[in-house]
Amino acid sequence: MDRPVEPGHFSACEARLDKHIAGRCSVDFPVAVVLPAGGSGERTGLLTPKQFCTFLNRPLISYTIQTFERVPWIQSIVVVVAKESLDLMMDIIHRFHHRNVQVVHGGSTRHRSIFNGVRALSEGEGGTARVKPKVVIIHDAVRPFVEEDFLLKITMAAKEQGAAGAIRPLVSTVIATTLEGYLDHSLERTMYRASEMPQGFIYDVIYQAYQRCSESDFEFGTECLHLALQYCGTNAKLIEGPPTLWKVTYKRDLAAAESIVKETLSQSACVVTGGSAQATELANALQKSMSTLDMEVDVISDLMGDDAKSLSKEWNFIRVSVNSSCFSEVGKMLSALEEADRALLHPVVIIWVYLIGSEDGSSASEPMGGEPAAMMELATGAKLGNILVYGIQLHHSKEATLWGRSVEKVAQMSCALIRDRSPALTGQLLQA
Ligand SMILES: Nc1ccn([C@@H]2O[C@H](COP(=O)(O)OP(=O)(O)OP(=O)(O)O)[C@@H](O)[C@H]2O)c(=O)n1
Ligand SMILES: O=P(O)(O)OC[C@@H](O)[C@@H](O)[C@@H](O)CO
Repeated sequence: MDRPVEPGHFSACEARLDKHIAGRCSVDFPVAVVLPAGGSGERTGLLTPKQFCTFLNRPLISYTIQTFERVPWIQSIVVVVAKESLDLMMDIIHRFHHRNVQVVHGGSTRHRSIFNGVRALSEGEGGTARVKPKVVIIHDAVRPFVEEDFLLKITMAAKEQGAAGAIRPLVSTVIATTLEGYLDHSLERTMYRASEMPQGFIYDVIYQAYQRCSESDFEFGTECLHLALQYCGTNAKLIEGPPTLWKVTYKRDLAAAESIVKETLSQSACVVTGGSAQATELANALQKSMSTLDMEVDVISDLMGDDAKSLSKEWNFIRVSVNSSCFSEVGKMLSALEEADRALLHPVVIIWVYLIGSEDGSSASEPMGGEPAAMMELATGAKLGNILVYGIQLHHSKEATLWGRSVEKVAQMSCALIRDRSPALTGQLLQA
């Protein structure tokens, strides 16, 4: 019996690899990616193949493509889709401004799809030869959460060893069953790992492996690393990856993916005060209260000058107005976000906090005459551009405890609106 892998064995190898990679300033060879997306997603029980199922107004595959587009040392991306999905895929590339993406049609099995993608990297239009990559990364299109540093580890290991693959500890014990459906034996879990993605290969290794493999491999196989070993004698380097490498397989996984993206978008907010002392005082109180709710808040007077950088890095904005129910400030923020195309890939949240009354007891004329209708109209238009506009109205109180409670209520409502990003409440003027 082979010796079990000692706990920490892989992390020790990885530490050496980390050190090895740390010494490399950049990837100085061509790298391409093949994203197999030609499946039907039967296990989700949905009619739409899971890679095209949307959350937060975007299909799952677009999140995965974006992940690879952000990696500067990846030159090209090949997406492999079923023939009947070619038009849909081209539309997604257009709508979400994906670039450097080639679409090829898939096959009846995952291996056949992957081979079509690998082949496309060395065969240009009409079968003419094209410059092939040194390393090709293969990554299921339904695994949207992969980080650049792990891709680098896999790529460097593939270049050194010929092949490399992500692995994860098993979460369930693997058992062998008898033909009659009884337990035959269980495997020693510490000796096995789950094979995940991404995987990396020297291009010629995986290309030759696919050229040499059998029809049975194409029909029933699920492991590219096995093909490299079996047909090219290339033994893959195995690298333990983070838990985020999981694959969307069942319907629940789509909900989990949406929740993860929402959490990523809801870490911080930018409060814009317009510069008035009272709006700034409220903003600072909100900042303090929202920090207790794990929301990092930045307070600025306007999205101008250096502060304009928030437009390109923040997903959540709060605009404070004092005794002024006009929307011009919100309208200006909306225009700036639309001009920056900020909401192309993710929904942006704007919360208009409307403070009525002031320290000296004065108050605006009876507020909100026709404004709710104007608010709804502005929010309806914004939603078409993937910007979610909400309103919260609060009355100033000179009684400190009451005022504190109002501010806390606005902080809680703002965090909830940001974290939920529900289109259903846009245009509403909520009362704190
Ligand atoms: N003929 C196929 C089958 C699968 N895949 C892709 O391989 C990846 C992983 O496969 P899997 O999770 O099994 O996807 P499906 O085959 O679509 O799922 P199911 O088995 O539930 O139908 C997915 O991105 C899937 O689109 C592919 O490109 N071509
Ligand atoms: O088996 P499925 O078709 O669900 O998904 C493909 C997986 O097997 C594959 O992504 C990893 O096991 C790595 O090869």
